[in-house]
Amino acid sequence: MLPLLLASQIREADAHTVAHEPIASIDLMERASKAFVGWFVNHFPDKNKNIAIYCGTGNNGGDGVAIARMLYDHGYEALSVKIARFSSRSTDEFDKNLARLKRLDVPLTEMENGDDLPEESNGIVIDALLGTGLNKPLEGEYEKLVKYLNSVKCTMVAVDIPTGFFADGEIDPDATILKADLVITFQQPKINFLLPESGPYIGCLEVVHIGLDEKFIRSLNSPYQLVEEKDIRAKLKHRKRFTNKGTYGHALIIAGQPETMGAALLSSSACAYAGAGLTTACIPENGLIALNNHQPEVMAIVRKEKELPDVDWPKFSTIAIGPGLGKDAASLKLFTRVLASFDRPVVIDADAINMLASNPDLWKHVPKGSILTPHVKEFDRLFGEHKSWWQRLQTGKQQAKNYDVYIVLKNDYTITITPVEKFYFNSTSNAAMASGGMGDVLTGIIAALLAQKYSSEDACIIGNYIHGKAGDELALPNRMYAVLPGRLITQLPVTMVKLMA
Ligand SMILES: NC(=O)C1=CN([C@@H]2O[C@H](COP(=O)(O)OP(=O)(O)OC[C@H]3O[C@@H](n4cnc5c(N)ncnc54)[C@H](O)[C@@H]3O)[C@@H](O)[C@H]2O)[C@@H](O)CC1
Ligand SMILES: Nc1ncnc2c1ncn2[C@@H]1O[C@H](COP(=O)(O)OP(=O)(O)O)[C@@H](O)[C@H]1O
Ligand SMILES: [K+]
Repeated sequence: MLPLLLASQIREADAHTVAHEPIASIDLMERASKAFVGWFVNHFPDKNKNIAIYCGTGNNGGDGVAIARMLYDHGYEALSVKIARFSSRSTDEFDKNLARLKRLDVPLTEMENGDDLPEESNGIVIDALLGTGLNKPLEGEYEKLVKYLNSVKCTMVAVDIPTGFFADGEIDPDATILKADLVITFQQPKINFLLPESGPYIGCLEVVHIGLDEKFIRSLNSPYQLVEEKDIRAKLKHRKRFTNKGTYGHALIIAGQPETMGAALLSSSACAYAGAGLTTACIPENGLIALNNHQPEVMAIVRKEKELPDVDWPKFSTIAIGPGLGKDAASLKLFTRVLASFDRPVVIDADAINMLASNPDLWKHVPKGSILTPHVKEFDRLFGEHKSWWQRLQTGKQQAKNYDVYIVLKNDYTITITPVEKFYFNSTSNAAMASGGMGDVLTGIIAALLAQKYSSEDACIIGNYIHGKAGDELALPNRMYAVLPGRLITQLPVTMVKLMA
């Protein structure tokens, strides 16, 4: 797992590295700037292009000034440096780097309060105005400058973080923030980069390593963790000799209505393909032919209108309920019966989440360790409207603890929130997967993993990873515009076995 740090912890990690590596702060800045430049020169090789480097007077600005010197040394011909002297304060590292730059023949402008802004019309702008030291939303001269830069037609490349963007905490939707085409960030993605609010401000993200002390970073025990492939490799269990279908559990998927049978087919197929020993789908009577045709491996329990099916609940290893189920009285009765009859963790998705939202009394029957898989609208229906994703994380943390459940808040970087206040950000999946039914597939996968005796936490972490990885394997090399859930399902066993190789 890659621990994701708050801005305050990044400062601690910087300071710890400086004190214990040991390395002088100015040399750490040199290392960071060099890492930025290493990436930059490979991707922007045209040395005649205009490059304007906008620098604040803190350490982000210090990076900018060092970057200007290094680009000069690489032979970039059309550089200019613009210093925003909007405050009388500057850091030592900035001052030292400015003195070094002044020895070179790079045009330099200092902007003070009230000055006219320099004209930019083409080329690249490097944003080194403010970084993780941001402590309030932009206002005054900084706001004016960033608004101006957002209006010019240049390629914007931000150093570490787009100016005005908070690394963590709430993002005000009306705040002025630099819109970067590319952010080259140091050491690790900032937490807010993984939340949808970053969408308008970060076109593309690159992480470059600057050698901060990893042992120290791990010792901070951050609750925010980015799941990496090696974690999944360590968690996935091989199928052993002399095992049989009984070894891999029996999952029951309660889903579908006549108009939404597809959801039941997708979630139960995904469950079978993700390795459940047996999968049974509890479906409406008139979906039986479709199920038998679509996936003969899946068994059926038929729901007759308004009648509760007669089910031997405890024989199942796990139950997933919700995809396409509807919220009518019969569905509510069935959901209530499941919660009353089953005490192992269940997967609660889609309409089952909506029923829980409108019948909060049911919460007390939700088995401990159960998994809820809301997308953002379902999350807000369940826990109230939220103004920001940061707020949703805080609510998710409280509620997961309160009800002793896992909350899988779905998005680009789906977040598994645990009852012990951990946040696991998934690192796979892509926008080609934004297609109806994709969440039904995830529900089936998680149910399959629970049936195979993975813990609830691992079922969430592995389930999200392999779901997104299968989507990446299909979409990325083939440049697919859209990946349909049905196709993703058949990729799952391939994805899983590759992760065990
Ligand atoms: N040794 C280190 O600490 C390293 C720092 N690095 C760079 O340093 C950056 C952080 O530097 P700093 O902590 O100096 O901070 P910044 O350079 O981000 O900001 C400078 C100062 O601006 C002021 N400020 C904050 N918000 C403002 C606002 N809205 N309007 C006007 N002024 C505002 C604050 O006093 C802040 O300290 C990182 O993003 C990274 O680019 C890298 O060089 C790696 C090493
Ligand atoms: N733009 C995207 N980038 C990455 N993953 C996505 C994107 N859009 C959707 N997904 C994934 O697809 C799934 C969609 O779930 P959901 O909205 O519940 O779909 P549905 O209700 O249609 O089944 C989630 O797992 C989500 O992570
Ligand atoms: K910046």
